[in-house]
Amino acid sequence: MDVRSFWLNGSPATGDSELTVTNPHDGREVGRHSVPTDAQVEEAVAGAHAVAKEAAALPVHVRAEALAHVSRRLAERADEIARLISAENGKPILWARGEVSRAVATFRFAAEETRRWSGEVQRLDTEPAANGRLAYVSRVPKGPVLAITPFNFPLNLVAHKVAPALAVGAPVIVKPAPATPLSALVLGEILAETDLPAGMFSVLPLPNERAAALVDDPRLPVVSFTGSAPVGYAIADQVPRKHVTLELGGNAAAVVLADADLDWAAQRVALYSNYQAGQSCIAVQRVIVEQPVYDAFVERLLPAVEALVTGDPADEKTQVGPLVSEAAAERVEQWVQEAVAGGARLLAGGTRDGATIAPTVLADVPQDAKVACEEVFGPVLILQPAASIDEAYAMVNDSKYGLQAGVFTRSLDAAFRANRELEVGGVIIGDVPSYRADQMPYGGVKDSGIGREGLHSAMEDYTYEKVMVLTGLSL
Ligand SMILES: NC(=O)c1ccc[n+]([C@@H]2O[C@H](COP(=O)([O-])OP(=O)(O)OC[C@H]3O[C@@H](n4cnc5c(N)ncnc54)[C@H](O)[C@@H]3O)[C@@H](O)[C@H]2O)c1
Repeated sequence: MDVRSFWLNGSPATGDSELTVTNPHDGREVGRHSVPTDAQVEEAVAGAHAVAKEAAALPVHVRAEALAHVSRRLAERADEIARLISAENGKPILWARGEVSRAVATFRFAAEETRRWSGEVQRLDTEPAANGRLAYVSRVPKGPVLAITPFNFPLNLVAHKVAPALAVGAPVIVKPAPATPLSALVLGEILAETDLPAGMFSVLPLPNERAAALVDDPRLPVVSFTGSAPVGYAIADQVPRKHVTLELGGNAAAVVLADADLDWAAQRVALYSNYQAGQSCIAVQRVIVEQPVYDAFVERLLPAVEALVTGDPADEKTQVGPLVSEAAAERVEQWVQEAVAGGARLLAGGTRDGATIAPTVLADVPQDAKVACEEVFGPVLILQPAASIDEAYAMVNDSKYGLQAGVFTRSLDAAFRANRELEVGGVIIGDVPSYRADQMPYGGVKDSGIGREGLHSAMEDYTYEKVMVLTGLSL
């Protein structure tokens, strides 16, 4: 099998070692890639630093056309890329196709947003002392962006950092997750087809322990990290003077109130507690159901969970595939067993076959069980009855995390109350917490992170406001 090059200052390059990527479903080799040497990492950082001024001054049409090109090419190569995502990640092809479509949209939004990205003019003559003065307020890139990304969306979460960086005219160095670097390398291939100057992007597939040097480097003033909370906060501690954005984990809750459409709620909770085998920061981990409809909800939920098709991720019918590795599945299995030993009742699943965990539902879970208070990142759902809406919302907030929450209700009042009271970055009314549109602001509170992504929010994040005051004008 060919060894894939990585991307160094916009060109393909090879180092002096290579790594193999395997399919978590069957252990088959998916591909091999070359690994940058320390000297090549230095070259990438120096290249990004050197091009930063030119990048910030790139005409809007150049940036917009490059982004539109990436969007078009991802769409043209959608089938091939979806198969690659599915193979390296173990994600069912159904979800992998969805991820590619989202990345197509993410780059398209960026191409549109960069055309709208303009300065603003403010009149300052609100006071007599400022007669004849005008401020031009623009946003300028803080500098090259270091994008560190997780394994669970190996394309679209890279897109969420690369697209806004290019849209504002900031060079970007991508450090993809070691388990799933190949999709990011294909994105590099497409970026290399554009007219962007050398140094605008590098994709460096490095193992974890070699990422710290990039984080430390003062020539990369922005670190945009998506991944687990312990790694994210360690990075923030490592470089307290840098601008660090953290998109971290969660144990997202869906609330089902007594007035909800129970058929819809049960279907959505069943699917989105198991999509990507639960390996999404906003997969439903806890479902909190108002007491009067608890039994009726469970009656609908369990058959919907049992009906999910588990198996080979390459099969178009598969809805639930393996976790990213057998070790990850063993950890989830152990957490489920610990909960059961502590008194939880297993209503579905609980079994493991290699890296695959059967869709699992637990009731009566002890409050301090890991499946209740940590991020499971597996296809495990816990059921919790609530005596009232107040108790339901308090249970959502009884978590160290706060990314998104879903509330199934038909009541506008309950919706606005949820928006006021829930300690999360996003409240999804009438659906699961797992909903994300790629242009909307996205991010968490508490241990779920700092800052926001979503095209416009990330563009703001990568830039600062700069004011130029013009004096002596006849306004
Ligand atoms: N909030 C969000 O937008 C969002 C989205 C997807 C995933 N996540 C979270 O990501 C996690 C799963 O992804 P993961 O297992 O790949 O996370 P991870 O924290 O293990 O790794 C994330 C990235 O950090 C790198 N890394 C690891 N150690 C590092 C270090 N010391 N210095 C610099 N970089 C280092 C990894 O190589 C990888 O690229 C989950 O917690 C999930 O909730 C959050």
